[in-house]
Amino acid sequence: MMQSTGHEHEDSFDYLFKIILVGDSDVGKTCVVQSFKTGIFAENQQNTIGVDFTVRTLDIDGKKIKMQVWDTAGQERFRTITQSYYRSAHGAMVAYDITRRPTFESVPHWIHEIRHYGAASVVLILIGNKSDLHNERQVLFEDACTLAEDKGVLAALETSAKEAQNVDAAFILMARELLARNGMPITDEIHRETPQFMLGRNSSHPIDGDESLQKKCGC
Ligand SMILES: Nc1nc2c(ncn2[C@@H]2O[C@H](COP(=O)(O)OP(=O)(O)OP(=O)(O)O)[C@@H](O)[C@H]2O)c(=O)[nH]1
Repeated sequence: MMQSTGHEHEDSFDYLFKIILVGDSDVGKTCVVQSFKTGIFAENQQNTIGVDFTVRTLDIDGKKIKMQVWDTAGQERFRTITQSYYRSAHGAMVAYDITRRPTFESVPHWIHEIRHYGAASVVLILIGNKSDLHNERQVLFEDACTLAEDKGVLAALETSAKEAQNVDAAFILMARELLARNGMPITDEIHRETPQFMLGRNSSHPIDGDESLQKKCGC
């Protein structure tokens, strides 16, 4: 976590968090990042070459949180380049495609990579993308929740970059967690905002009385 020097003007911020997106090719990482940045679904994305970089500043509890998002290539041939970005990430989003089971089966590998090459304190969130394609679903949300619990991941969410569903929520959740770990108080706003997510044991957020969320993740 970096804090601003106070010399910035339009680009001023209170906290800067670096977030990395990883996951198999074509799960929709670039679309998720674009949706976060612009709110628009840019359907025809080329496969990412190496790493792309996007910034959006969030206002959370009156603090300006600059989210520096690193979108990595899922293709194996870029692995050496992408791994070199893990070290400086405060948070990592591990993405899979809910319509392709093998991309979910790769998740433990991605978590291992992040933990191996990244900082010990890195915060992990699991993202099942393409939730708009529910008729083609091959991965139950409950399975994602179980995996998240087993691996000590902060949260599991299902997102749709196409319908801008849960995308901002995922980044806001990450920002709040990183703030909380850096001494900021948090509220339970996120619990009301996102229908399809669960919080794991490692969260700094209390898992409070929202039973519908707890039923959805089976935890
Ligand atoms: N239906 C649907 N399609 C999506 C969604 N997100 C991405 N896609 C499609 O999935 C394909 C892959 O998206 P990308 O964002 O390029 O995937 P990526 O994970 O960045 O791929 P790499 O750069 O190779 O790692 C594209 O055809 C997108 O249009 C989504 O939420 N819903």
